[in-house]
Amino acid sequence: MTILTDNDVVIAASAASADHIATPLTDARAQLAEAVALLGYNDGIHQMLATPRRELTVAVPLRMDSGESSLYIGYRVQHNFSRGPAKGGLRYAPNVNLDEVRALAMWMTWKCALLDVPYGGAKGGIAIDPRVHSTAELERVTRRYTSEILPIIGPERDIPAPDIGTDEQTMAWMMDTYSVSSGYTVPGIVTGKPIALGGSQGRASATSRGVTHIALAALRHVGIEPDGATAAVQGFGKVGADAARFLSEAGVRVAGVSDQYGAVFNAGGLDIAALDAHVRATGSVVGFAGSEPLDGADLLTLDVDLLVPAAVEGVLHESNAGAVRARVIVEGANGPTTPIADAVLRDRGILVVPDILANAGGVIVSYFEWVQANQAYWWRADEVETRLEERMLNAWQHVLGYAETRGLSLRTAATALAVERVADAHRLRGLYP
Ligand SMILES: NC(=O)C1=CN([C@@H]2O[C@H](COP(=O)(O)OP(=O)(O)OC[C@H]3O[C@@H](n4cnc5c(N)ncnc54)[C@H](OP(=O)(O)O)[C@@H]3O)[C@@H](O)[C@H]2O)C=CC1
Ligand SMILES: O=C(O)CCC(=O)C(=O)O
Repeated sequence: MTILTDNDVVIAASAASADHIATPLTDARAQLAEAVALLGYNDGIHQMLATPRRELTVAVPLRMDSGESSLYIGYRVQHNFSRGPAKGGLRYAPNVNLDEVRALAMWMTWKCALLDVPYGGAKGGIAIDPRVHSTAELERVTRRYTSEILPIIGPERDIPAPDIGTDEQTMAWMMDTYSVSSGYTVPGIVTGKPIALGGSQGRASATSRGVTHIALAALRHVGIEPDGATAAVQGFGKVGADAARFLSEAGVRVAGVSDQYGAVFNAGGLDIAALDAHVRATGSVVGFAGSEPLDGADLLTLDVDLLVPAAVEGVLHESNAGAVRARVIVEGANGPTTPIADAVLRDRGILVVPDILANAGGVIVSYFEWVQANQAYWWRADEVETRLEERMLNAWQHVLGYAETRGLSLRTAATALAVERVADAHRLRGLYP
């Protein structure tokens, strides 16, 4: 394989990318380049792994409640399906763009391979701010987007799930739109849907439970007893809020939490249930009575044992990595740490548990949901949670062992393990010699 000249440039550039031009895609490609070098793969394999198999950009017209119309751009990127159907979330945020979706799709491929769930990776998004639209507008935009990507999704092709700005209601609209076009109900088309429509027990909190299992194991690994340890959590959405809750139930003092509007701090530990009620009432963590205000950026450099970035990409970068004081970082978000920050944190002895391991609880229970929906046979919550914990902790041990034996960071170890599984699948299927 000697074509794809754009990718030659991309591969070369990724190795040398500086943080000031870093994007999620350059970050993802730099991580892949490091794994490929470690595994000794040639350029042909590298190019194949760096390149999405299929990408779709769609224009999504929306009739607003006011009667006016507007147009949004949506994407679905299927990075790889050598191990099974493509799988990954759907994001609604104003800054969604094709390169970001490409990166998120690539990370999904590695995540599914690392956790050995039988999927490839995909991601979708619409460049829209869900906070400024009514429920009716969000329903219309979701249904239209689903119709536009219909030719490339399906329970055996590509299975969406929630991500930033979307939720189980979004998945219910997607499932209905797909089912109407099929002429019968297809619960396996999405995961993260409401339990009443064939969703799984435990999916809504699965990513946060997984993050917590890994965080407790990582703290113990560096010699910190979780009961009484301190933490900061960036993002108080589907992942961050439950992660803060589970950590605090495990005895961790969650001293700081942030969202897009700001951060709150209480050295003795925030009352997460009360904070949750405050957010439901006001829409933000800001102004929570049991706390003092904090600048959102300062949350990342709080003097805590554990930092859980659970919001967006690239928040730990060249300019703030040197100021991070946490001993352990567990990535609830996808891509929160740039490669340069990763190197700085590693040199400073800060343990970073990478996204493709730390936040894999969501896709694990999505897989359980898909299996249950396809069999029309439902598991109890305790069965889901036990199987989730077992998979997360097995993967933690596996990555840790691989990293320690070879003197690698957890990210390089996790990416190499995942990339090897995907490359092996290609090889076995005969896609390259
Ligand atoms: N949902 C899932 O199952 C999974 C999600 N992830 C990843 O986890 C991350 C969060 O996703 P999810 O919780 O689902 O998304 P949500 O939309 O539910 O929540 C996102 C949260 O991040 C906050 N936020 C956004 N930008 C910033 C910022 N710059 N600083 C501080 N907070 C910010 C939002 O604030 P506000 O409330 O003010 O908008 C919100 O609290 C993403 O990276 C996602 O890809 C990974 C695996 C699975
Ligand atoms: O549950 C899923 O299928 C995917 C969740 C997701 O988007 C992610 O893990 O980043």
